[in-house]
Amino acid sequence: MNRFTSKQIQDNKNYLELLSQKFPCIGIAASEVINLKAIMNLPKGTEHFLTDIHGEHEAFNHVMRNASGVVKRKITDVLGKTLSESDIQELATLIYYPDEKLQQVKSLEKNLGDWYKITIYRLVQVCRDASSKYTRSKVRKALPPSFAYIMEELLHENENRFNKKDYYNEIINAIVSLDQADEFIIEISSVIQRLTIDHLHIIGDIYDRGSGSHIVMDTLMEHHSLDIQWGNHDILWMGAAAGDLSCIANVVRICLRYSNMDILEDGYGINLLPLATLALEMYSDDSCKNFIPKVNSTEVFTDSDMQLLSKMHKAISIIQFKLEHQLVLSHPEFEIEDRLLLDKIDYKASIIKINGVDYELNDSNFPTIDSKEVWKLSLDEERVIQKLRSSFTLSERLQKHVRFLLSKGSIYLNYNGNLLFHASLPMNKDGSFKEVKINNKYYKSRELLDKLDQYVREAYFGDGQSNIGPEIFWYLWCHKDSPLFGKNKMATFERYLVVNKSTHKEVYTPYYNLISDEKIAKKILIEFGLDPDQGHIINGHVPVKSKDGESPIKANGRLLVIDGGFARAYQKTTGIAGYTLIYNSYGLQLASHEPFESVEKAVNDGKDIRSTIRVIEKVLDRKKVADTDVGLSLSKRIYYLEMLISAYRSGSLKERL
Ligand SMILES: O=P(O)(O)OC[C@H]1O[C@](O)(COP(=O)(O)O)[C@@H](O)[C@@H]1O
Ligand SMILES: [Mn+2]
Repeated sequence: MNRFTSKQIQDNKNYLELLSQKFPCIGIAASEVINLKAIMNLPKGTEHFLTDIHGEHEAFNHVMRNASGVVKRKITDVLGKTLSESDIQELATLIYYPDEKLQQVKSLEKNLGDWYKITIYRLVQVCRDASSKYTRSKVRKALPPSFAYIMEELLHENENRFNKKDYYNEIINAIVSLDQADEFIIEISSVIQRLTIDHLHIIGDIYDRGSGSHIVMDTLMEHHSLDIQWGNHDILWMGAAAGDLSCIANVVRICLRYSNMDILEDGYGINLLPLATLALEMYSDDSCKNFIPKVNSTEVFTDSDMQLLSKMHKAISIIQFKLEHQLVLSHPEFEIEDRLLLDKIDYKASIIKINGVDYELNDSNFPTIDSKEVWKLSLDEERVIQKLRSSFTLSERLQKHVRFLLSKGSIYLNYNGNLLFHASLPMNKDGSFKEVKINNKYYKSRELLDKLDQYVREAYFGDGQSNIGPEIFWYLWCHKDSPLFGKNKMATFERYLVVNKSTHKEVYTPYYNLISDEKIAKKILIEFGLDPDQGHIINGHVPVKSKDGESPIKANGRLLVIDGGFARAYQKTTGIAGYTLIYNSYGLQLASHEPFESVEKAVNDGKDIRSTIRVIEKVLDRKKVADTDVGLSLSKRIYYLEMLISAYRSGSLKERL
C-alpha cells in the first residue's frame, strides 16, 4: 500500500471527505481496493475497429453479430473437438440470427425438446468462454434482467461437478418445459455477441453510398460501449442537420447519385416533392445523362423512375454548385477562390476556363443559371432548398442521430495508446505540421484538431454568438486543409460536367506520402502525447487496394489504414468487403471480410462472411486491464482509496459508522 504524509492527506481532505460517504470505513474501502487490484490483473477487453461503413447496414450488422469472425472462432475453441464443421456453423448462425434461425429449426426439427437442451447446453459453454475474462460484476451487467439469475447460475456452475450435475441439468430442463427456451436462446446469443466485443471504435464514414446509414446509427445507439471519429461524410450530414444549405444540397445530391431515397424519405422523413416538381419543370426535355443514378443490383427502378431521379439529381447538383459558389465568395478567409467555377463558363460555347485552360463541358442546358449572377438561386430553387432545410432541421430521428454523433464522437481520439482519426493531418511536404488558418488564426496538428472539434460543437449547439457558423461542417467536408478530407480539392463539378478527365483528379495531401515513413508516424504519436514505440495511428478514408497487393499496414506497423471497402461501390477497388481491426490481450489482428450476401442466405444456407484473420502484432506479455486507459483511472481510484484508508488509520478522518 502507498504511504501518505499528513500534508498529502490535508491537501486532499475535501475530496477524501466526499469519498468517505461512499466508503465509510476501513473495511469497505479496503475491499474496494482489493476488488480494483484484482480487476487490474484481468486480461484487457477486446476492442474492434471498423471504418467506412457507408450505409451498408446488412454487412455491418453481420460483422457486429459474428464479431468479425470471432464468435465462430470461440465456438471452435470450446466445442471444436466434439462438433462437426456443419454443427459449428449451425450454432454460429443461431448466435448471429437467433430469431430467424429458431423459426427455421422449429419447422424442420423432429425432436425439438432434445434440440433445445443440447443447444442451450452448448450456448452456455460458449457464453462461459466469452465471459471468462471479465469480473462477475461486469458479466452480471451484461445479462438481461429476465434471465439474469439463471444465466449467472449456469455460467458459474460446472455441469460436470458431481454434486451440482442434477441441479444444472434441471435448470435447463425447466427452461425448456416452461416454454422459455426461445427467449433464453435469443437473450444468451445477444450476451455472447456483447461480451465478444468489449468496446467498438468507428473510424468514420457511417453515412452515404449504401442505403442504410440510419439503420446503422440505430444499431450503434444500442451498443453498450463505443466511440466514433467523424468522417467527412458524417460531418456532411451533421452540417445538414445543423441547417447548412451547402451541406444539405450535397447530402441530397449524394443520395440521388446512389438512388437512395429510402434514407431521406423513410429514414428521416425528408420531403423530396418540391425538388421533384422543380426538376420536372426545369429539365423536362433534358435526358440529364450525366446524372443517371448508380443503381444497386438488387433494386428495381422503372425507366420513368430513372428519368425523374436523373432530373432531380441534376437539379440539386446545380443548386449545390450555386450555394457553394456563394459560400466561397462570402468566406474569403477559406482561400479557395480557385473553386469558383460557375463564373468561368462560357455558357454559349459550353466551355469552361480552369487555370487558364479551356475545357469542353458535356452539358449545355443550364436553364436556371443567369450568366451574370451565376451564384443566384432561382425563386423555385430557393424555395426547394428552404423546404429541404426545414425538413432536415425538423427531422427528429436525424437530430437524435446527430446528437449521438456529437456525444460519442470527436475529430480524433487517444485510446489505449493508439491515435484514431478518419483521414489525415494537414502537413507540409517536408514532414512539418501545416499551419492552417481558422477564423483568422493559425493552428496546427493537435491544437488544430482540438479547435475544429470545438467549433463543430459550437456550430451545432451555439446560440448564434459564435464566430463560426455551420459552414465549418462544409469546410470539414471538402476543404483542402480539412483533416477529414485530405485532398487538394473535391472535384464534384468537374466529375459531372467537364469532359477532360484530367480535371477530375483529386490529389491527396502530403500526409499520405509521408505516412509510409515510420519516423513521421512516430512524430505524430509523440505530438499527441502517445508512446511512439507502442502506439499506432488508425485511419480509414482511403480504400486499401488489397487486390493489388497494397497493405493496410504502413510505417513499419505504426500506422494502419483499415478502409477495406464495406461500400459495395468500392469493392472493385479493394477486392475485399471490409476490414475489422481487433485489439485483444494478445495483440493486434486484422480480419478481412469477403462480401456479405444476405441475412436469408446466412440463415438458410449457413453462409457466413468468410473472414481471414491475420496477426499484425503479438505482445510478449498478455495485456492486462492495468495496461489500459481504464487501468490508469482504476489506479488513480486505488491511490485515493488507499489515502482514505491512511486518513482513517491516522485519525485525520473519522470512520462513518
Ligand atoms: O465515388 P463517389 O461516390 O462519386 O464519390 C467520390 C467523392 O467522394 C470522395 O472520395 C469523398 O468520399 P470518401 O470520404 O468516401 O473518400 C470525394 O473525394 C470524391 O469526390
Ligand atoms: Mn472519408
